[in-house]
Amino acid sequence: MTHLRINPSILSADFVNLEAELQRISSADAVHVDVMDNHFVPNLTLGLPVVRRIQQVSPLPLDVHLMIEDADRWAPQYAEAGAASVTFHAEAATAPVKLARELRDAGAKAAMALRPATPVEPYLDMLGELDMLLVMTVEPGFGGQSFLDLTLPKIRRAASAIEGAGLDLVIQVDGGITEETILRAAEAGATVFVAGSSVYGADDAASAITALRTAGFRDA
Ligand SMILES: O=C(CO)[C@H](O)[C@H](O)COP(=O)(O)O
Ligand SMILES: [Co+2]
Repeated sequence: MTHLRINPSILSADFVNLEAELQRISSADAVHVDVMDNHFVPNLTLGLPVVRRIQQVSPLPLDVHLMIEDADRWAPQYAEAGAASVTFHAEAATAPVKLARELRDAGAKAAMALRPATPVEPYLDMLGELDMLLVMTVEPGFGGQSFLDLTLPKIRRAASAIEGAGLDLVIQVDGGITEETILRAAEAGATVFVAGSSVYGADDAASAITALRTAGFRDA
């Protein structure tokens, strides 16, 4: 039975009370931290100093999702800050293989994200350099958007390429993950699920995490 990993996104948390907001999700697998620079996406969140502080107080490993330009320059610093995994966007990296190696050398899991319209095919040969592939299931930039079913064939193609090549990287999905959508993404091959509004928007975040795991379960 595959363990479904649920990584709540603090994009939907109360940024003034982040330490308490981290405690609310202590039953999750990791905390997803969305870094946005207002260039790669039209939104601005937080950067290295805040991530370093979250790293100090978080009971969970950090899953950092960089939605920033010039990923080659900045991503290694998030690995050095102690993030368990660092995800850069394929569209924002000029040398993704070199970058993935630098992230691993710095002690982090290396992950690469694809926007909904970015195909996976040009990257199939480099999947072995990665620990995780993030298939964005909404246009990056904002929480609370609806899951894009048009991304499901890409998840299936990536899963089949990973299985065919005998690789052990996992597929993460991010955006619009709810009790209604998680099973579709799981059936397509995702095993790591980012959920912002559906966890932090619930009165009881721990119950929302459990409900997602239950809804995404399939007898594989
Ligand atoms: O990367 C992101 C947006 O770019 C967020 O991680 C994502 O949107 C999570 O929010 P929600 O679950 O509400 O869609
Ligand atoms: Co994200």
